[in-house]
Amino acid sequence: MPNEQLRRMDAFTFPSYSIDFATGEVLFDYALTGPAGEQRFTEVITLPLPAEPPSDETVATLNRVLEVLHLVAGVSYYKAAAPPRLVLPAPLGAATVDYVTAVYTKGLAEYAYRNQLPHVLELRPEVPAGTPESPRVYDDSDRRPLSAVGGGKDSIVSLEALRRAELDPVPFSVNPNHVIVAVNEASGLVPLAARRRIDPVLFDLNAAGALNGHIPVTAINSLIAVATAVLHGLGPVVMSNERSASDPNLAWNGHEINHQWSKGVEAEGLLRASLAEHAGLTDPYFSLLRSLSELHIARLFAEFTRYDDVVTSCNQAFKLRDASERWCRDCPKCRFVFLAMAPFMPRERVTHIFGGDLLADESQIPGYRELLGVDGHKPFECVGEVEESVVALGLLAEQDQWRDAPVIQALVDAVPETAWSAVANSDVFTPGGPNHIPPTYAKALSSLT
Ligand SMILES: CC(=O)N[C@H]1[C@@H](OP(=O)(O)OP(=O)(O)OC[C@H]2O[C@@H](n3ccc(=O)[nH]c3=O)[C@H](O)[C@@H]2O)O[C@H](CO)[C@@H](O)[C@@H]1O[C@H](C)C(=O)N[C@@H](C)C(=O)N[C@@H](CCC(=O)O)C(=O)O
Ligand SMILES: Nc1ncnc2c1ncn2[C@@H]1O[C@H](COP(=O)(O)OP(=O)(O)OP(=O)(O)O)[C@@H](O)[C@H]1O
Repeated sequence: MPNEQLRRMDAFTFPSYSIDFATGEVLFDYALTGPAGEQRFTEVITLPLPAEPPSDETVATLNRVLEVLHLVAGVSYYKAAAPPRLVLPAPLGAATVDYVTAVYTKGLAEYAYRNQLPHVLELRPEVPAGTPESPRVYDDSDRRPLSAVGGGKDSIVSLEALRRAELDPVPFSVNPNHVIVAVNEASGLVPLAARRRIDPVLFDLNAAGALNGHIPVTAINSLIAVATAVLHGLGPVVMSNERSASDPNLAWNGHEINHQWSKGVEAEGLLRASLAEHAGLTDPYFSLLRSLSELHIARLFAEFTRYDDVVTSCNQAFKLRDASERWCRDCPKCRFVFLAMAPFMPRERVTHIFGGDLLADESQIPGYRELLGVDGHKPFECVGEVEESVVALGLLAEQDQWRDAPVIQALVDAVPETAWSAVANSDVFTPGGPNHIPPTYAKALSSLT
């Protein structure tokens, strides 16, 4: 479909969804509609099947979770045209309307900012009148947790905290790539995996110049994880989203723009409320690391050496096409994670993990200046706060192994006096901020910290 036609679409709709319990395949249908015609999409999500067929109650709860997932996974296709109308297929409760609204506005905020589409930030879904039937209440809080694994340091810390607390976690990933497979192997735990296939038509439209940009992928992965936990009779989904994920990158037109919005505590609270309201789930989802800074998590990660050959936090390794093997060593995330891990391990160890020494490479200096708040705004990536970077730099400048590294020397000179005094009493190693961690799990975390 030519781009001019896409630009004239005036509504995004959700025609149907279905699940096949023989294969675990869930089909989500979407449509962009307008005067010039219709563009349909089908996303396919394949859930891992349990050994025994699910009970009728489980199927009913699962369907409720899939109804929310159907709405949320639509963002990938909505963004190809950003029509003014978002037309939901069935009545919904207030908490679920709030969550869906936030996913399409705050979750797409970076996309709206980069494409200069302010109306996306004001989008309000059209919801058919009526009240959905109340769901059965389903309390799964005492079952084995499903622990989302993304292959990076954060989910490894959670997995190990749960294991030490004898909570017997089941690792879970969507479309595990070779990094995630290797991390799971290193853990020695038996994982579950779901598959997600974006409609290839979207890639054709992207190649032809359709609107494109960042989507709140953690919201989609989270709901696929909750659906898997329900289907397998497992307990809460444990995420590894850190404190700084809630902090915006910048403000635009009176709105906060946060690349990591769906990892933040607001998204977590809205999703929990929606799942309680629409699916009857009690305590189905939380982030174990919510109260910790990235720097604190990096310090905890340093205690575990069994993942050194496999851990990879670089997003380049997770692309659908042309992915890097492991760390690309030339992106904000690689720079930040290197800086965050370096104070807590021997130089040889961090160099081994990354396959190179980023603080010996002067071409990294401009990128580090951004992370330290000397130039530009916080990059649109999963990186910690400026404060965390300055604290890490200060720690490195005091260590014999790093003091003379060319990048450290240049950066210590570049950081203004005001920034050093601002971090003098930093709380980056003091857990804090709002969280939804249930008491049993809070204990698991405090035993680690
Ligand atoms: C790996 C990555 O960072 N991808 C982002 C990148 O996409 P790119 O085109 O370079 O490659 P692909 O990821 O292979 O995607 C190809 C196209 O597919 C579409 N798409 C992909 C996934 C999806 O769920 N829906 C989609 O529509 C999209 O059109 C792609 O062009 O740039 C894109 C545009 O800025 C980003 O949207 C891609 O981000 C992925 C969705 C992704 O998985 N990113 C995570 C690594 C990520 O950024 N995580 C954030 C958390 C953000 C959150 O709120 O969840 C983080 O770690 O901070
Ligand atoms: N493919 C995936 N399947 C399931 N969960 C995922 C996947 N990728 C990331 N996640 C989860 O989403 C959350 C955010 O991902 P993120 O990439 O920030 O974490 P990470 O990989 O554990 O650590 P790091 O920040 O070091 O990359 C984490 O809880 C992570 O476990």
